[in-house]
Amino acid sequence: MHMMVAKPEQWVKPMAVAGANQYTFHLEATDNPGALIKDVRENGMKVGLAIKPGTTVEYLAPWANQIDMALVMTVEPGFGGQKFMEDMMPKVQWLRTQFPSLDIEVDGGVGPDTIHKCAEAGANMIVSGSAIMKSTDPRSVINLLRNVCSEAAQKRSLDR
Ligand SMILES: O=C(CO)[C@H](O)[C@H](O)COP(=O)(O)O
Repeated sequence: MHMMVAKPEQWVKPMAVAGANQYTFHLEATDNPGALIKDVRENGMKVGLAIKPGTTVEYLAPWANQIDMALVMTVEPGFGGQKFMEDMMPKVQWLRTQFPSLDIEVDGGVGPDTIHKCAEAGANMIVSGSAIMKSTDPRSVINLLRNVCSEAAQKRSLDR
């Protein structure tokens, strides 16, 4: 679950009870990320930590060894159909270099035209709304997104 909410602390238990297996919250939305990470784990869920475009990756870095997934927003949170922010890719690259086995997700404006940039930077989890929903062939868009990411990941592991 990507909790794009204020006060993410209050939804941990309800989400766990509802059956969520991962709880992603925004770093900007909490004063105590360490306590929230601990609470999510104690409630049996994986931890995702998201940053908005205006938040530098250095704020996320201290928590990166304690989380399962880092989410780099590639649009301002709010709604689908926005333009992909390519200038977020250095954040993804930096995280991939520093934390080779961390799951890194990108969300916002991701589709066939932008997936190569995301995959080459090191993203391995993709949120894609409009590009799939507005396509006449959603299945082939999903396959393309998936294949580009797996090929880039395979290349990275061979290069290591
Ligand atoms: O919720 C979002 C932003 O707040 C997402 O970016 C959105 O759901 C993904 O859609 P799209 O691929 O159209 O950007």
